Amino acid sequence: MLSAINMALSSFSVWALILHFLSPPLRWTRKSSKDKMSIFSLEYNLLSGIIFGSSTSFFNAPYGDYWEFMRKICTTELLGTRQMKKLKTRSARCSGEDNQAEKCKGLVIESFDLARKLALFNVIGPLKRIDMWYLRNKIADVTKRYDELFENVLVEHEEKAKREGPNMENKDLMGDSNTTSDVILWILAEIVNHPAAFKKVREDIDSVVGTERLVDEADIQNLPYFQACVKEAMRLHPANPLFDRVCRENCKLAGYDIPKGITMIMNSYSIMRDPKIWDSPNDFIPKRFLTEKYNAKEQNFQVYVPFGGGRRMCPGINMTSSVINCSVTAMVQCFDWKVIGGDGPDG
Ligand code: HEM
Repeated sequence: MLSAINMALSSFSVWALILHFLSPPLRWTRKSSKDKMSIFSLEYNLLSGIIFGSSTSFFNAPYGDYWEFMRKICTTELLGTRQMKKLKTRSARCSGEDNQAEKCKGLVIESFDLARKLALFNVIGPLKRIDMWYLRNKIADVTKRYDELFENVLVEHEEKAKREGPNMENKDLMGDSNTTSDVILWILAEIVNHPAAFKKVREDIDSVVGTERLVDEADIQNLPYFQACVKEAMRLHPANPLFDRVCRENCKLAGYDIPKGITMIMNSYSIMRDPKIWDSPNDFIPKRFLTEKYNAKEQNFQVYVPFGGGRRMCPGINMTSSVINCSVTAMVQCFDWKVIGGDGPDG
């Protein structure tokens, strides 16, 4: 089970164990590799409450009643199949009033910028102290503005429900982040830079869907090459290349003693470009995902991890896949693309 992790740890190229400034010391003792524990079963701690700053946010909530409750709400209600079906037939919006979409976009950009800074400060030991006085106010300010924005959206939603009854069209509460737009850009960039891939995706769409309508979510299952392009682009360009876990108890992982309290950071970028796992790891070769060997890899959450793995795996996967599929296919269907200054690697 841990062969990939073993490989990675032995070369130090994939997994990085990062010692928190205040964490107990880490012993790098290589022991037997009869480990039963997967990295994904460790405690979760998204770089110590970076985004939204507050310890009550779902992202950085430790395992326990609160996390379980929020996860259940997310997977069954907010991001569940029922909600997805509702959204599929409609275009969604943040909220029409008061420029909320722009505000939301600005806040997401600000919080990711703060996350980057805080992550850096966390990793470079002594700098962690700086975040105490430099970033704390900024985080509090962003958190407050998020709260105000979401409060307004919720109030609007409640008022609308009172006016229109409980069966109103529920299209106001859709959130997203720049991970989805980053992924869309990367898929498009890879396809456009590989004209042969672009041609194949366009031809497949034309034969499955025709030219009279846009691709619908139901068509995606009939577009295996397009799906392979999405998987391959997400392998090469994970939108969240680092995610972390805090060790809840002393344990052994891939032969290493990991003390309780240590934050372990997983580098999905390196895992998904590890030459020991992937052939020609840096090349865009969508058709690899049409083979049995690579299909098995895609199902293996130790090696194909664009959405993380284990209990804390991204619950937004269905929602985001739907947005990605419909956006990219529409851009392939409706526009001709050309790379300025070249025909791309396989042109
Ligand atoms: C392409 C887009 C996205 C990518 C690449 C992505 C990736 C990830 C990754 C790598 C994690 C960490 C998983 C782990 O620690 O094992 C995560 C967590 C999470 N994602 Fe996403 N995500 C995306 C879109 C979304 C969307 C659209 C939503 C919600 C609308 C969402 C909600 C969440 C939540 C709530 C968590 C925390 C889950 C928990 O702590 O239990 N994500 N995501």
